[in-house]
Amino acid sequence: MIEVHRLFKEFSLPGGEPLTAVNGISFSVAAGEVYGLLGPNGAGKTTTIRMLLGLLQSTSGWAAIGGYRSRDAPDEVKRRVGLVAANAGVYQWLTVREMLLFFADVYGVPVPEAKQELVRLSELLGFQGFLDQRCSTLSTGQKQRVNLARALIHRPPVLLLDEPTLGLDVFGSQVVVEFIEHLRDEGKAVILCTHRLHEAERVCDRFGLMHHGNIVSEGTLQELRERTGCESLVDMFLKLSGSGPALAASFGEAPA
Ligand SMILES: Nc1ncnc2c1ncn2[C@@H]1O[C@H](COP(=O)(O)OP(=O)(O)OP(=O)(O)O)[C@@H](O)[C@H]1O
Repeated sequence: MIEVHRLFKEFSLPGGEPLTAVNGISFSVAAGEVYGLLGPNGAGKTTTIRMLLGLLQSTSGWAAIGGYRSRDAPDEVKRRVGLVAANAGVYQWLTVREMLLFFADVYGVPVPEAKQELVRLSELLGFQGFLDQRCSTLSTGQKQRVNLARALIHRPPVLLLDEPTLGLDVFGSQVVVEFIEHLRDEGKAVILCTHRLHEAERVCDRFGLMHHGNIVSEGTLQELRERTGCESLVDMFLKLSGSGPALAASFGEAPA
């Protein structure tokens, strides 16, 4: 469902110096699979997501969703993808219902279907109680549930989740993690980028560990454990990168 082939991105810094953000990575994600694209700050995760979405052109290589290349068919790709980012804003002056129906309309979902999907998602994510509340009055956790619904209102087969639990408390994070499990059961292909490694360990089927633009290791948790001799993702990343405690800090977790 998601394919990334030798994807490479070089930026030009203000002095003209080149910076390799993504260094020819390849991976794929099947329907019904949650793939953890993990790495410290600056590893190249968001740049990869942006190229997948067709928002950023790769220097070389390609990314494709459902057989459509992001560079050549960006509209087909956007139709098939839902994006949840930590900093995605809600429309403050609209109610939750108005905003979700607006996005359904943007994606060309017929009104009866959109209304049905709205009810389904509000039940699944538990926001029936504030459907007619203005978005400006929602808490961070409530907003993120609405953001998830916004990303799903057009029933995309692919979900790209970039730090979906950032700023959420334990309960809010739990709702999101359980929802990701539900997305897998629905057969969606999901990429999850997060610094909350314990959540990634729980929900991801496979992992790509990124560092300095490279995928330095890929596999299931069990495969990574056997390969590295490490029990946790934090320890694995420390070992694989050969870095010290600073790297653990950049994951937001203390080394064991
Ligand atoms: N538009 C840009 N121009 C120049 N450099 C950029 C640009 N976008 C990203 N970079 C650089 O590319 C590298 C990868 O950044 P990216 O945002 O993809 O990392 P990330 O893994 O998502 O990090 P984080 O976990 O902090 O979100 C970084 O060194 C960043 O400074």
